[in-house]
Amino acid sequence: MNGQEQVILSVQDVHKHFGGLKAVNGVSFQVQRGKITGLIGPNGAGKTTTFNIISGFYRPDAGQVLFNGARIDGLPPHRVFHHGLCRTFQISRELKLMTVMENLLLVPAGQKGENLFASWFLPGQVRAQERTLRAKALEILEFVGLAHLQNEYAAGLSGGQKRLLELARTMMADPQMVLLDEPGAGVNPTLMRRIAGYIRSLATDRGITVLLIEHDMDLVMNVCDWIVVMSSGQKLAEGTPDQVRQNPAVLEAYLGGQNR
Ligand SMILES: Nc1ncnc2c1ncn2[C@@H]1O[C@H](COP(=O)(O)OP(=O)(O)OP(=O)(O)O)[C@@H](O)[C@H]1O
Repeated sequence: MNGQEQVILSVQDVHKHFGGLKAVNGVSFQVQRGKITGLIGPNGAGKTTTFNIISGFYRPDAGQVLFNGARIDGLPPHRVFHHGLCRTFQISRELKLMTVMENLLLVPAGQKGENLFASWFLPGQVRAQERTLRAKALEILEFVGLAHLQNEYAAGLSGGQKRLLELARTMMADPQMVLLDEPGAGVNPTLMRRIAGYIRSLATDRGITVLLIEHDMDLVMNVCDWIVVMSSGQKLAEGTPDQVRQNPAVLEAYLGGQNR
């Protein structure tokens, strides 16, 4: 592979303003295929806005986003999803009323069971597809350690288990790349270590590229191959965890943010 083939996502001089506020102000970075990249920075740095642009929830005012070399900026979220780029979502009120297994079975689009024609004329095929989906869901639940909770309602899960369910739902879509929004939020230290392991395994065992926003520096420094630091809507620095840790400008941005 040459250098360009290793780049799966390229964010190029992206801008997003809200009124007079430059939330993202000319940000560029690349994500390498199969690697774990962290997007960090103090509160209000523009990380979530950048995620929303990549995943199609916002159209950038200027700049481009390329996924596997194709423009995806301005595409609606479902089109970005079909390119193989998925983001985690908090489990909604409706999904909390369903079991863990049902949460996963809902993910794939266009199931034959939802098609009246197919369920009348091809019932065997529908049942076979359901079996395949259930087997896939169970394999994923085993991967994230939630298989024993498959028949529990999602509402009854702990904060950390909900994070794992969000990850599992994303995996049902067979993504090439996942955007994880604070996978460590509200998670106790033991579960945090497990989540770090799953994220690493996504990349190393399943070849899924990961871009994550995270405030927990231990998690970021432990799992990321590369870190992009944002501050006040701009890219402040990028590098390996060691390079970022030793960068005085990064420390200053965090301390400055705390003093505001
Ligand atoms: N929809 C919006 N309308 C107006 N301002 C917004 C909107 N979304 C974000 N902002 C502002 O843009 C700036 C960047 O916000 P953003 O949520 O992208 O930062 P962040 O780095 O994700 O912060 P945090 O770590 O606190 O989640 C902030 O000043 C925020 O108040």
